Amino acid sequence: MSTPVLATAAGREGWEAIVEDPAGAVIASDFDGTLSPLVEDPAMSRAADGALDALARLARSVGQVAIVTGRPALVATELSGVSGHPGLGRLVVLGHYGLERWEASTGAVTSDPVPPGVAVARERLPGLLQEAGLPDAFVEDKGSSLAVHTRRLPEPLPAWEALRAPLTELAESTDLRLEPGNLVLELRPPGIDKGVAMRRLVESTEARSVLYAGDDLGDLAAFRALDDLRGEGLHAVLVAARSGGSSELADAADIVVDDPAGVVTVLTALSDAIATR
Ligand SMILES: O=P(O)(O)OC[C@H]1O[C@H](O[C@H]2O[C@H](CO)[C@@H](O)[C@H](O)[C@H]2O)[C@H](O)[C@@H](O)[C@@H]1O
Repeated sequence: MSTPVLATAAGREGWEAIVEDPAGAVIASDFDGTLSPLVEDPAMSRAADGALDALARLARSVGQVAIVTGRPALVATELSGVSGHPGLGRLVVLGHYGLERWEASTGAVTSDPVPPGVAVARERLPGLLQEAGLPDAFVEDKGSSLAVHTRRLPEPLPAWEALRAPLTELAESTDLRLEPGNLVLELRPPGIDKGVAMRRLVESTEARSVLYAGDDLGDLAAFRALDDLRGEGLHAVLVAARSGGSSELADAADIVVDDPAGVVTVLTALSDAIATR
């Protein structure tokens, strides 16, 4: 498989660094919209065809493979099917934007503490949705965070826009953070995001290079952190899937693909390049 189009010199250097020194590389990907096609019901998300095999093939030679997601770690593990997948015995899943960590090698999850504001927000949310005239917005209660989805409402984008201000106020009054995403608004613990999660992962693995793939606003923090780390000598390749709808993410990427199938193509091309170096 041929090398994908790398739009930037930094991205080309990052790709070469991973190919030349795979043991020093971390390969990390978001789940929804990046490894799995977006669907109406969050419970129906599944890994795209070939995604797990592509990760498993990379896992044979790189230092670390990781999924970094807004989902609870165990939910992402279950929906993606990674647990027990051949070749993914050293995978880590960083859930809740890095609050949680699941290790395939042990099956154990560790988590930072969940702030009390989540329980307060949970109580106030139904009244807020009622007042906003959107009682049918779907609330995905993730335990450590709450995601309000508008995808299945009759007018998803206007509903998302109408809920943004009141949910921002709710987040502020409960000491939570509002995380806007693709037709979803999440109330989640502060102090952690995918940028912090990636910095921790780079430090703990002593990575010399990283490929990170994402599709949505929540992935911008990871892109920014990795771009900053380039200034400290890290090599990085930033991949954006356009189907997630974030033009900001695509503008910041070294490689832009259409959808999760395109991400699989990039991961496969990288393992081909490593195998033939
Ligand atoms: O960090 P991610 O792995 O991308 O997770 C972010 C949120 O993704 C999920 O919502 C998105 O995917 C759904 C299923 O395809 C879709 O219905 C929804 O509109 C998208 O926003 C998930 O439900 C959230 O909990 C995640 O935080």
